Amino acid sequence: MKRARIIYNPTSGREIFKRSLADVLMKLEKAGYEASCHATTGEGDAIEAAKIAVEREYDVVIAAGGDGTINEVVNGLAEQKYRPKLGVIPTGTTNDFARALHIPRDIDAAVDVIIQNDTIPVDIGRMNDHYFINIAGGGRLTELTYEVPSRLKTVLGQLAYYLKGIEMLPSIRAAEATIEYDGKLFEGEIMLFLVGLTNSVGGFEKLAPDSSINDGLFTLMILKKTNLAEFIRIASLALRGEHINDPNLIYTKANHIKVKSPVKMQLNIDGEYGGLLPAEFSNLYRHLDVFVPIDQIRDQDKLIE
Ligand SMILES: Nc1ncnc2c1ncn2[C@@H]1O[C@H](COP(=O)(O)OP(=O)(O)OP(=O)(O)O)[C@@H](O)[C@H]1O
Repeated sequence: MKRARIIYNPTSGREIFKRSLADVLMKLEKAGYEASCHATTGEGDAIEAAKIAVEREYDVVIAAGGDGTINEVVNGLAEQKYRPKLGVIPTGTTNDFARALHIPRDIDAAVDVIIQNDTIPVDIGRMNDHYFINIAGGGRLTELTYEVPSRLKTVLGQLAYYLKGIEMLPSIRAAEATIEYDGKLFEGEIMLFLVGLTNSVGGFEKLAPDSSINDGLFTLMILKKTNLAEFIRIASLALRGEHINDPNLIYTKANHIKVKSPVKMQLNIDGEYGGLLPAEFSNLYRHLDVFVPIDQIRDQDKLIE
């Protein structure tokens, strides 16, 4: 019999998962799983819960929550020799990872994806000692994702990020940075840099329109120094995926990236605070097997078989 461990965040998004838990367990049992669950208690707890699931040799770990919870579960799995397959039930405010993999937001439908039993190997990012699933980066605006209070997200959802973004705009400053990527070098003043694995970030579904989830490459974006008006213009282009040819932006693919700066620059990793520069990024090629709706994925050119 296969065993599945659900690791869920009871506080994520609009706090809806708890009500469905009994149905989810029953559904998995009917599909032939022996299923059990762990409710996370706070920051970092999903990392430990995932490590325990590895020790206990579960076949499948199911992360139910937002990107923060999935990130923690992946951090618990990434360094292990034996890595259970990963299922995702997206119940957060932002569910970029699930969106990139076409995993439905409906709880029942997301469980169906796991039961259908199709997985694909997905790339995972490493920044210094931490792992990420969507995006990492640095620069003042990237602080936006963790400056939005969780209660505001519960009430307003995505809108909370936009409001905070507008509030932060006037305080964005350029900073000197040196970025090495696959043997190339950029030196100069930047507004921000982003290292993305998937195409979708915080509602910007076309931020990296050509990214593949399993090609072993990051999409690296470096936004050079601009004035505020230019910055807003490029951000609005980014909403439509039309920023990639803008002369203010370096948009490229890379497997290994090193960033440093003479000034203090904060890092962001999957929407959380990630320490300060310097940072070194590597792409772990096809590191985790994730349950996906395979037919929908196959129709996209993002999957390299
Ligand atoms: N019981 C808990 N109480 C408070 N916070 C928790 C608890 N369990 C986990 N957390 C924290 O909540 C963080 C965010 O959760 P998660 O990503 O699941 O949902 P979200 O905040 O609604 O969505 P998103 O991060 O996608 O915007 C996690 O990284 C974790 O540190």
